[in-house]
Amino acid sequence: MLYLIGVGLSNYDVTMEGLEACRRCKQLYAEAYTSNLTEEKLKDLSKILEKEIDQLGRTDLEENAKILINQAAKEDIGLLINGDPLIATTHKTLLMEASASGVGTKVIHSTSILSVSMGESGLDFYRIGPVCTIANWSEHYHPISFYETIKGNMDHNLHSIMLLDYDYERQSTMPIEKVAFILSEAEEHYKKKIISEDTKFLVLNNIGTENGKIKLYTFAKLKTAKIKGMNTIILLAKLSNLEEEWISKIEKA
Ligand SMILES: C[S@@+](CC[C@H](N)C(=O)[O-])C[C@H]1O[C@@H](n2cnc3c(N)ncnc32)[C@H](O)[C@@H]1O
Repeated sequence: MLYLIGVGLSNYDVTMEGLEACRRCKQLYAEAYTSNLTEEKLKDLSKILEKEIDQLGRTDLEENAKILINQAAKEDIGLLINGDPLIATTHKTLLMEASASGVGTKVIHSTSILSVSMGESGLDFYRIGPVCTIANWSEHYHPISFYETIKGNMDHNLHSIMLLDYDYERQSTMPIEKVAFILSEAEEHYKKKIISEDTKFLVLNNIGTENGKIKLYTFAKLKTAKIKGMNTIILLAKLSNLEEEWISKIEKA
């Protein structure tokens, strides 16, 4: 059996069911390339469980998934995933591949950046539109289709949650000033204007952990923001009175 076990955002978000599954598994792996599953968090878990946890890289999961699935055909193994296991396309693909090979699977959910960011931002979750990811640009890779999502959301007066690519080497999401640059370039490309210098963004930094912070930025300020760690950005549509009240508290804090 292949267990996908969500370990949530904070160091202590694994559910009782998750802990029980970890104990049952003959071998535990951790996926630390789509999100920040820190050494400290893994050490804590390993200590509680009195078990070793082996870290897997992108190729182990995406290209060599068959090796993992073959092992799960013979014994119970668990893959620890930051946040909720199913809020990442890679893990859905793995589940489907395992099922296609006749291997049993079980998903154990936990807190996710999606639920925590909606809750902590104080925004009405009915007013959050489709989510997008802003990928880190490299020399020959400039994806900007996310812009269609945020433009559609703005047209319907919905807020946009923008996840950012995780950079394993830096143990951090891509730099905020680069996000601002990509947003400007995307507007230029689509020849549209939904963002002005005064447009407001919430930056949720290491949210759901003991160092979590939320800060309001205008686009002008976002361009020079330097915020290390895990970041998610919300482009704000027009706020309701209640949302306005909550966000003004964030602003004062
Ligand atoms: C592919 S998503 C993985 C989501 C994860 N499986 C979950 O359910 O939370 C990874 C992105 O979520 C965002 N993220 C994850 N943890 C975060 C945190 N604690 N604070 C802010 N953003 C976070 C970052 O933008 C990061 O690159």
